[in-house]
Amino acid sequence: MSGRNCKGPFKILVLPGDGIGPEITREAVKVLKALSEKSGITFNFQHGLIGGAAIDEVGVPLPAETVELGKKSDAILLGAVGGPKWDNLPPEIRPELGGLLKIRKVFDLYANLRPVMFFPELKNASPLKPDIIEGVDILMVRELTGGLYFGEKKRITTEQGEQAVIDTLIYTEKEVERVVRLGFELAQKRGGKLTLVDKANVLESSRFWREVAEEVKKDYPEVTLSYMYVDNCAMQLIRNPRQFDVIVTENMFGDILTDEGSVLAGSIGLLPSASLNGKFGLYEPIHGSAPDIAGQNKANPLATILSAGMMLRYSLDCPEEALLIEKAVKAVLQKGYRTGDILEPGTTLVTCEEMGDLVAEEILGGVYDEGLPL
Ligand SMILES: NC(=O)C1=CN([C@@H]2O[C@H](COP(=O)(O)OP(=O)(O)OC[C@H]3O[C@@H](n4cnc5c(N)ncnc54)[C@H](O)[C@@H]3O)[C@@H](O)[C@H]2O)C=CC1
Ligand SMILES: CC(C)CC(=O)C(=O)O
Ligand SMILES: [Mg+2]
Repeated sequence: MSGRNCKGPFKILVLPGDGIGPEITREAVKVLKALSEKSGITFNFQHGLIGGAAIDEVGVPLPAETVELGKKSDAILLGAVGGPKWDNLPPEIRPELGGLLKIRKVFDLYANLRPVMFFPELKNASPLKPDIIEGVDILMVRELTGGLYFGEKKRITTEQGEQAVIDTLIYTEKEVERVVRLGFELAQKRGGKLTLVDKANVLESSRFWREVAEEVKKDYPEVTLSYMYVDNCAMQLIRNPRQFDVIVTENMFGDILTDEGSVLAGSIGLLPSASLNGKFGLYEPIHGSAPDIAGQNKANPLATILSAGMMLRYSLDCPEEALLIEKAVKAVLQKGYRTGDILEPGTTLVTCEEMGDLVAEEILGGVYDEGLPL
């Protein structure tokens, strides 16, 4: 059943983090264990600390030990970080900046792939009309280690004695080139359309992205490159999303547009991501730690389970096993099981844990053996 290199043992570093993080990563690990039982791939899971959980345990949001474990791993699976408990700490030692952004920087995970897909089983779960979301298949490529989130931040006093703040948006040519090139590579393998989303009517950084894109484009004559301002894109995404194939954009725009994109799928609890530097990757749902539902066993674990699928595809050379996870998720949805965020009349409410059990059972049950190219 396995691909050529897909045997293992694969070393997976699991970083549950905060809020719903431990609940959703538990279910993704459960699904990977079922896959191991089914297919014979072996995983060696190690757990590490990040975010508020790391602050509470050892005083820092990204312990050196976590980084060392990551360096010895084939891939990292992460839940989410942050929460009100840590919001008043100085920014650099908060879970988000000192934990999540730091691990992205340490491993130079510059390309964040966020697929935004239509789930036919959930076509009525989205507040958008089915005829708008049907067939949506967008790959958002978000630059992940530059831009506003990483530039210098400071507070100053103006000459008039007024308090002022500075966040710096800086991108080097290399940072732009590598992620734009990946956007072209992916567009070439998909529908051949790349949209660079920016704010080039006002931002110098966006004008620079366009200059770089025009150069890279010369290597991909078969890809159609177009440009769109981010404000228009935010509108087009929910008005006419099928026009998009691959979108490449800078860090903050990609962060915001992908949360919006989750409405096309039906819930933010559904969208996975891969943060890549070559083959090495960190895999996490696009959502946060959802403190409002943490500890209640009601989070949707499917985004994290599908992130484990992306890990199989992008870091572990196991595309068929990735497909098996995706088919199992689809089967569970077809049978009408739903967590609260995607519940509709006539469907069955399940807990986070039950959703993980159902996907694992589906994999073990082998219902999809015939339909899969295994
Ligand atoms: N990658 C990460 O670790 C991220 C961390 N954060 C952090 O998470 C904390 C909460 O941030 P919010 O802005 O509230 O964003 P959030 O994504 O955690 O939650 C937004 C809304 O979506 C719901 N939601 C999120 N994931 C869900 C799931 N799997 N199933 C069902 N419902 C789900 C939440 O209940 C909430 O109503 C903050 O501390 C923030 O900084 C936010 C985004 C990403
Ligand atoms: C800490 C934030 C930048 C995380 C986030 O919102 C994201 O990566 O989607
Ligand atoms: Mg976000």
